[in-house]
Amino acid sequence: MSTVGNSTNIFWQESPIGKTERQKLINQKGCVVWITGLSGSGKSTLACSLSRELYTRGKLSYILDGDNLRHGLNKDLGFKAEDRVENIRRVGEVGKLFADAGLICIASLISPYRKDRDACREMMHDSSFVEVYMNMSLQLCEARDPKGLYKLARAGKIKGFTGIDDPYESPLNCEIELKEKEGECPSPVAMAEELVTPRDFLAPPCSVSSSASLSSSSAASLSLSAPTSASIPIAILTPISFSAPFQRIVQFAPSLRVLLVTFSTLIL
Ligand SMILES: Nc1ncnc2c1ncn2[C@@H]1O[C@H](COP(=O)(O)OS(=O)(=O)O)[C@@H](OP(=O)(O)O)[C@H]1O
Ligand SMILES: Nc1ncnc2c1ncn2[C@@H]1O[C@H](COP(=O)(O)OP(=O)(O)O)[C@@H](O)[C@H]1O
Repeated sequence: MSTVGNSTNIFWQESPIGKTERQKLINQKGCVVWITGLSGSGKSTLACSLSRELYTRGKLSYILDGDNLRHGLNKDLGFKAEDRVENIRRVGEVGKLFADAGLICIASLISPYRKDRDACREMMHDSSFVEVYMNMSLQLCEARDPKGLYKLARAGKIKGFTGIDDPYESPLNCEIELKEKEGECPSPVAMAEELVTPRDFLAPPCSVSSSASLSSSSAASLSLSAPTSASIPIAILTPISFSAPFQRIVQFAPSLRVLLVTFSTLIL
């Protein structure tokens, strides 16, 4: 019997079927892919591309999109700091349940505060948390402004808008960083094309060759780092757990492959 938060006299009910059995049943590993970044940085677009590509490979994923969740589960929350904290906490908990069910849960939220994202990582006891940072400049996001929110924020009609008059704390130790280069990043179509390369995605880690070089021609640059170190370009640092599949994709250079192969190490 225990007390958790405001819940007193509660018990943990064990389930007869565990995560391992569920994963075996659907032939994939449950995990949380957490996409963070400014409004307009491309979080939802990436989440959709990834989900579609996983689907074509018979992998079950589910997107938890910040905007969408605020239509239901989180409709009682606004954008004050404490509401954002609760927003992220709830989505972290839901993501944990999805991952426990064996799904690849793609969470796409601004999630501006580092501490909250780190708390979500902590919730996942088996390290199945992949933080993806959409490192796009405020300039780029503001130029896109697909919902006209930056314009309203600049005009003072929206208060506390992330990046304008509310902070965004970039990750220090994320697994994956997608970065614009000279104001550009790969188009959604290019993203999708990169994601459909079966040899990379399906290659078993053991069959991977070792030579690699990172193309500098790609419009975006991607960094991959171990959670315990600062983000360093992948050509320089290859964490052991990612190294084999990573080296294979780096041969083929375009950056989004790195993203998918990282996921493949988690789910295949
Ligand atoms: N003040 C303020 N700041 C930032 N964003 C705002 C704000 N008000 C409304 N919106 C819209 O809400 C979407 C972000 O919701 P999230 O749940 O992802 O935000 S957070 O993680 O709790 O910060 C965000 O969606 P995206 O553009 O997809 O990021 C906006 O459309
Ligand atoms: N890789 C990309 N290249 C060009 N435009 C993009 C790219 N990713 C997203 N966009 C566009 O930028 C805008 C914001 O993307 P979105 O995915 O909605 O961002 P977020 O979910 O972070 O707010 C949309 O109009 C989308 O079509």
